[in-house]
Amino acid sequence: KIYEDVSELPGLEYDFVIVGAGAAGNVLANRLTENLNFSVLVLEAGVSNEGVIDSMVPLFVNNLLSGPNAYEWNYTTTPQVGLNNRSIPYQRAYILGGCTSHNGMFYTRGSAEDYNRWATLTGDSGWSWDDLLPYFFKNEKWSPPADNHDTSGEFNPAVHSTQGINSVSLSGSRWPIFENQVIQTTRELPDEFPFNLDYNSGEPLGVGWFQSTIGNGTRSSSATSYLAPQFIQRPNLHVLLHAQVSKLVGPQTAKGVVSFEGVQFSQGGSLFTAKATKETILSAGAIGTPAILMNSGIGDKNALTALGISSVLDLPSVGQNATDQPTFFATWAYKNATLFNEAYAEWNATHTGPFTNLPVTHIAWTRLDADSPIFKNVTDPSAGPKTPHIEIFVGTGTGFGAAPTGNSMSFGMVMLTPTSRGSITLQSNNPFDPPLIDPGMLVTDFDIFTARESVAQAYSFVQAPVWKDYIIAPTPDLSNMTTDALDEFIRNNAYTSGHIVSTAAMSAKNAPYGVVNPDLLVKGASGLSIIDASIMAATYVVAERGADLVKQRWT
Ligand SMILES: Cc1cc2nc3c(=O)[nH]c(=O)nc-3n(C[C@H](O)[C@H](O)[C@H](O)COP(=O)(O)OP(=O)(O)OC[C@H]3O[C@@H](n4cnc5c(N)ncnc54)[C@H](O)[C@@H]3O)c2cc1C
Repeated sequence: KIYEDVSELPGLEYDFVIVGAGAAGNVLANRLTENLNFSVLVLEAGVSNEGVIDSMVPLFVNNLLSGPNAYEWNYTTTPQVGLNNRSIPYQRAYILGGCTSHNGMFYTRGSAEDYNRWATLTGDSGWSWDDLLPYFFKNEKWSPPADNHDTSGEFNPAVHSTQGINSVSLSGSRWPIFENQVIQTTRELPDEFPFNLDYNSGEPLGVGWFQSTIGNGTRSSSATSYLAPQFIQRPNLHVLLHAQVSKLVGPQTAKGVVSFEGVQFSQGGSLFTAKATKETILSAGAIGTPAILMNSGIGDKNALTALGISSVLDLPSVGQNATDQPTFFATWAYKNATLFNEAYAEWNATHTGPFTNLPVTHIAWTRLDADSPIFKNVTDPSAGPKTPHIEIFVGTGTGFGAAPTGNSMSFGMVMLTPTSRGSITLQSNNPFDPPLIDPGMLVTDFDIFTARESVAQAYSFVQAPVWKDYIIAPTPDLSNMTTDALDEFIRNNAYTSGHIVSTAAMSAKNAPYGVVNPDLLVKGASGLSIIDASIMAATYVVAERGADLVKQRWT
């Protein structure tokens, strides 16, 4: 059941207390309550997602992301050196479903090499691609697109599952001319941009049809899927909204291992304690989780002491290693037009038409040339030769989530393997003060080099002859700029893709760095685990496996 007020809860002691009802928290809530002997309380700071139309209509995503609003934590970064000292808005959802209720809905698994590297680094083969594939299948419910078009040749059914919980589909409306041009580009420039039937097969390189976490023309968030009516009615599942957790409570140290009783949270100006008899699970996301840890005295001892917070567990990696993927757009004037009002009327009537997805049709996953000059000084940060450095998502419209009203097309470039790192730190010992968010965007030579290369690749994509009669002009023209001018453009226009990860990173059991072990328990603590994007990316699948690890511990 979902509760708005703490007084409605059946009690304040549960087997598991989960902090945060986002991508990870809702997976855990669902999976742990499959065992009717487990009682679960989820504490979510944000508001209900019920009836929030901007979270339902896929094309309306930008309404939630483009300015301060009631569904946002409304964070701003510290001044970013790599972005010409701009402080940028840093979106984090303050709503049931967490960032799955406002994100771009791109369904992207990453490369098999990424997971296999995690398995090697952590010494746990359970994090390898082959071992995680069943968890991808538990998560994914491959669904027909909103327009029910024939999807043969647009994906590989062998690498998808129709049996999971979260809907994934191909785009539910067509941009026939534009789509043909993209596919024709893969024929005209097959070496640079080969067609890839399915970029979620573990081998993403190439150009493939866009896949989104959308079902029936509507966003599929962790709230709409994992907390769907058939799950939320379980008698052992309790989700409390408007409950902001400030810190862990009752630290006790025995034989060098710290344990906690549960968490303190605030609602309506009052403080409460929720006790966890088995495990407290932090799923507050890559910003919320390290903040709660540090407010509880878990983090760099010196930094916490300087703020007047008593150190409980000295884990200097907490809040460090923040990794985000910068993104920006290249746009062109293009012969294309769609009418906004008619398209919205169609969505309202039948959940079909252009509003059922972003105006993105395909994604090109590319690498830097192996003999790029940057590799003279920098070791390739990608996980291997089948792992992309760059994502170029191509579509009509003027950018991510923008209504396709105008005569334009845009390519979004994302730097997938940044070497820049930032941090999440506290500004005070008041747990209700927002943390200092420094995603460390574009501070390394490698990252700005990759950004320039992404522009070069985008422009070579539209050099394919098929675009000749359709592209009117680039707006602005990034191809004729000096390197300095292009760098200025990138630094003035790049922003966050929202993909911050690794602020409470997972590492091998005896590693001298990291925050959680491969079993997701916090190093040096008992009964405390972290299961969310703080430990690594691919949150749904991390949470699906995480739920099994927790269940194994307690059954
Ligand atoms: C703008 C944007 C676009 C994105 N686009 C995509 C995309 O297209 N595809 C993709 O795969 N990923 C995308 N992502 C990333 C993806 O949504 C996140 O990686 C994922 O949601 C992380 O899951 P999580 O469970 O770690 O955290 P979240 O989903 O952020 O959930 C954390 C929850 O914890 C709550 N919380 C935080 N602090 C507290 C506290 N102290 N007390 C109680 N509750 C708390 C929050 O309110 C939130 O509901 C995007 C993210 C953003 C921001």
